[in-house]
Amino acid sequence: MSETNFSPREIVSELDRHIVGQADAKRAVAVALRNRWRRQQLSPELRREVSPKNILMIGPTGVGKTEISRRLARLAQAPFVKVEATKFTEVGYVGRDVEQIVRDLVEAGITVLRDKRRRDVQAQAHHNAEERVLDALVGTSATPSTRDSFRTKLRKNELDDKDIEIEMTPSTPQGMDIPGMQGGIGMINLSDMFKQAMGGRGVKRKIKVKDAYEPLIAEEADKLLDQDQLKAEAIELVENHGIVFIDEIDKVAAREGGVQGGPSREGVQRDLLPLIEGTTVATKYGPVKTDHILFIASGAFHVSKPSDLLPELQGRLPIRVELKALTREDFIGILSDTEASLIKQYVALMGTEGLTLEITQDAIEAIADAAVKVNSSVENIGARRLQTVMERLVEEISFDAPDRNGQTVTIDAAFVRDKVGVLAGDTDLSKFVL
Ligand SMILES: Nc1ncnc2c1ncn2[C@@H]1O[C@H](COP(=O)(O)OP(=O)(O)OP(=O)(O)O)[C@@H](O)[C@H]1O
Repeated sequence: MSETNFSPREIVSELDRHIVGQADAKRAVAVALRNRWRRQQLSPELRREVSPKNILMIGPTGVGKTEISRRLARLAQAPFVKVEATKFTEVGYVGRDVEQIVRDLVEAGITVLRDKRRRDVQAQAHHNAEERVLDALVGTSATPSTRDSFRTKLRKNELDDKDIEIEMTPSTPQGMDIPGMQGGIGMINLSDMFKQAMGGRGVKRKIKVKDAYEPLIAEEADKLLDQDQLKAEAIELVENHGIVFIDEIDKVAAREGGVQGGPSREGVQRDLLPLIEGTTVATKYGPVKTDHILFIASGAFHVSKPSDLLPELQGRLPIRVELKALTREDFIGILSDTEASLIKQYVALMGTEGLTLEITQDAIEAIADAAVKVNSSVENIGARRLQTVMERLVEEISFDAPDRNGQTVTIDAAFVRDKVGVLAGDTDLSKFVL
């Protein structure tokens, strides 16, 4: 599967559709993605030498660090996982647990590929299924003209109710896994056993033409989705295009100390280091080399500084970008300008009940004001605050919506102030409800 060949400028403008501001971070990830494409254009010898320029995102919570990375991955159709570095400081974790990150990434790779492959094979599978229905209708030795005339009738749905006999591979019972065996392995063996028991042949089924397509297309699609090849390609995809987002790296930035009895924070950095420097991790699909996986580490760095990280780790995160705290204007943009903005989502959700929700511009400004106020008085959780404020705002409307089919409800600034303005001004109360 090829990397998208968007230019950095195009990548930034794609990200702009969903994320407000944070221009530096967008530029950095856009260049990182383009560098991967550039690397693919090199000769194999040189390609091996080029390691990714990993990124350290520095900025408060809820300002778009994860969102930018996730959107980037989606744009590139790249496997993506997010982990929290602090997870590895919990009691009970051992150094090798970090390898799970790579295993999860391979699972993500399989999903990305399988979805893509399913779409690709659908047309071919449909064609193959039609051929098999025709075989069943006219036999394999019919003249091309007979076959064509049947094909025409078939496509006009004139043969829908005709009975045919087709041979189908019996399907393996779904979801049957042998306990104690790594998921997947049990499934494969079972299905092989099943086929052997059937002498490698399928079972004949009598079925109406119109009902034959669905199972036949599924069977043909599965044939085209060669599982072994899928696994090999997933590994290739992960090694060259995988993206790992490590959040809360600042929380493990101290050089010593740690939770009583748990692994030290420095220890966690030492465990993560080989993954970032390049190592081979065994997964159930085969060994995965991590040398070219892109790592994006992120943290607020309120207490510690990037220079508190192990020198080797600092060296492996050469690109530093700062994300700024979001302003009232950013909040207004997030509420109304992004492609699937919160306002658009709520309007669409209420629309499914036949309720027209109108939110005026001054209401949007009042929502942003309330979010800014609570963020500064209680705790700054960035854009996540918009969600709690919005939810509170529409709570009643949302509950009553099914009874208000055909009505229009307008939310204006007065409504916002009435519902959340008072709460936003009361620190004790808003701690619980906003
Ligand atoms: N600049 C932004 N533009 C649009 N939406 C944003 C922006 N910043 C944050 N959001 C929204 O706020 C939510 C939280 O953002 P995100 O997960 O990116 O936080 P973060 O910066 O990674 O913080 P943390 O380190 O705590 O995970 C997401 O739903 C995201 O869509």
